[in-house]
Amino acid sequence: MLHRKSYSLNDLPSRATRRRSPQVQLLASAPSAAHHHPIQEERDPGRVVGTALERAGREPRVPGPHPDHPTGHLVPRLTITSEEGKTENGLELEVDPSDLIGLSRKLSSSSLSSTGSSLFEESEDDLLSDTDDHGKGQYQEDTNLNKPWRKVKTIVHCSPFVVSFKKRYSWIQLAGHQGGFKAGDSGRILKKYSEIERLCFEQLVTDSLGAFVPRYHGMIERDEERYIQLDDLLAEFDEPCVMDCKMGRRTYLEEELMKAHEKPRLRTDMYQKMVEVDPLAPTPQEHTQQAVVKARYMQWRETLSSTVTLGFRIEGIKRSDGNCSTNFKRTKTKEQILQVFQDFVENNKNILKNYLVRLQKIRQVLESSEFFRRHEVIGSSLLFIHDKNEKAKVWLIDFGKTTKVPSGQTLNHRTPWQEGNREDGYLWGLDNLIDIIAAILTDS
Ligand SMILES: O=P(O)(O)O[C@H]1[C@H](O)[C@@H](OP(=O)(O)O)[C@H](OP(=O)(O)O)[C@@H](OP(=O)(O)O)[C@H]1O
Ligand SMILES: Nc1ncnc2c1ncn2[C@@H]1O[C@H](COP(=O)(O)OP(=O)(O)O)[C@@H](O)[C@H]1O
Repeated sequence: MLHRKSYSLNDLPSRATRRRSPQVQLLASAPSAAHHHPIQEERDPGRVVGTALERAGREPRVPGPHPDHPTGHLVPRLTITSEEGKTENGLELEVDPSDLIGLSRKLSSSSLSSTGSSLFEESEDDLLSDTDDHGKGQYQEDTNLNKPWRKVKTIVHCSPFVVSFKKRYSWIQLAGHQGGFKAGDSGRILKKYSEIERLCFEQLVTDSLGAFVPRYHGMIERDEERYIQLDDLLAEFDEPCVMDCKMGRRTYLEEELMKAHEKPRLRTDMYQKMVEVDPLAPTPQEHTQQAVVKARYMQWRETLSSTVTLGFRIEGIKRSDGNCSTNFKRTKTKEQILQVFQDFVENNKNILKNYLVRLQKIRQVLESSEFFRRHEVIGSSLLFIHDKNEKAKVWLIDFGKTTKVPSGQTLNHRTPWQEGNREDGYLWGLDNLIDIIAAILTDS
C-alpha cells in the first residue's frame, strides 16, 4: 500500500514527504558509458566570450570550482526503457553489479531519475518529518565524481510502462521528486496527486496558457494512490533531447518563508546536499547542528545558480547521445548559460530559432493570461524538448507550488520581489532567457 500525503492549500508542503521512495531497486548506469562533456557547471566561464555574450549583457564572473570540490554534485542516472513487443511479464533488469553498492539513498530531488521509481512501493519510511533525514539525507559517495555526464543505460522491464508505450523510447525525469511519476495510458504519464496542481490544471484547461502546458486528463487512482493524468510531452518526439529550466526569482513560497520564520525546522538532508556541493557553505552553527532550514537551503541554491541574478536556472539536460546531467548547480552567468544552450542544441540554429519563436509566443500568452495574472508561480519549469528532425517545443510544467493570490490582487511577474508582494519574477526570467537565446542567434 502506498502511503502518500495529499496537499491542500492549507498544507503547503514540505514535499519531502512525497519524494524519495526507496531507490535501492533502481540502479545506476554503467560507469563505463559515461564520458566527459564540455557542458559542466564548473567550466571556466572565461572560455566563453564574444559578441553574443556582449549582446546578452555581461555578468560578473563567478568564482571557479571550489578547490575542495572540483566536480560538484553528481548523481546516478537511470531511466526506464520500454521495448515494443515485450509483455508486462517479459521483464528483465539490467544492472552493472558495481553500481549496486551504496546507491540506495543516493538519489535526491535534484537527481535525474526515471519513472522507474514508481515501480516500487513507497514505504512508511518516506513519510518523514522535516527534521528526519531518514530516506532523504543518506547520500552515498558517488564513485564517478569525474563524470558529470552519465549514459542512461539501466533498463528495467518490470513496469506497467512496457505496455503503455506505443513506440520505443525512454521516459526521463530530469528534476523533481523521486517516485513522483508513473506511466499512464499510451502517450500519458501519471503524476502523484497534489490538490494545488490539480486546481491549476483544471483552470488552465480554459486559459489561453492551456496550449503550452501538458494536456490534463483528470485524476486517476492506481494501487490506492491518486494521480493526475497528463500528456507525456516526450511522446511526439523522436529520440528527444530535454532540458528543464526552473523559472522565477525564487523557489520557495512566501508562505514557506513565514513558516520558517515562525517555526524553523532543521533539515539534515539539505545540509548534506549543501556540503556535497560546497563543504564551506554552511555556517559554523549549521555545521554544528548538521542541518539547515529549508528557506536557507533554497536561497543558497538560488544564489549559487542564476535564479537570483537572471530569474531562471537550468536543472537538468538529456542530450541526443543519451547522456544526462543535473550538474548545473553552479551554472550562473550568462556566458555559462549561453554555452549550455549551444551545447544542448549542438549548435543547431534551426532548433534554437524554433525555441526562440516558441518562447516569444509563450511570453505573449503569459502576458495576457488571466490564470498567470492571478497566480504566484513558484518552482515551475519550462521543459525544452527537441529532436533530430529539428522539431523544438517548450511547455510549462510543474504547478505544485502555484498558488492563487488574494481576490483583487494581481501580479505582473516582473516587479522585483519583496516579501509580501508575492511577485515571482517569472517574466523577468523569461525576458532574460529570450535575450540569451536571441543573442546566440544574432551572433551567428
Ligand atoms: O533541487 P534540490 O536542490 O534537491 O532542492 C529541492 C528542490 O528545490 C525542490 O523543488 P522542485 O520540486 O521545484 O524541484 C524542493 O521541493 P518543493 O517543491 O517541495 O519545495 C525540495 O524541497 P523538499 O521537497 O522540502 O525537500 C528541495 O529539496
Ligand atoms: N508532462 C510531462 N511530459 C514529459 N516529461 C515530464 C512531464 N512532466 C514532468 N516531466 C519530467 O519530470 C520532471 C519533473 O517534473 P515536475 O513536474 O517538475 O516534478 P516535481 O513536481 O516532482 O518537481 C521534469 O523535469 C521532466 O523531465
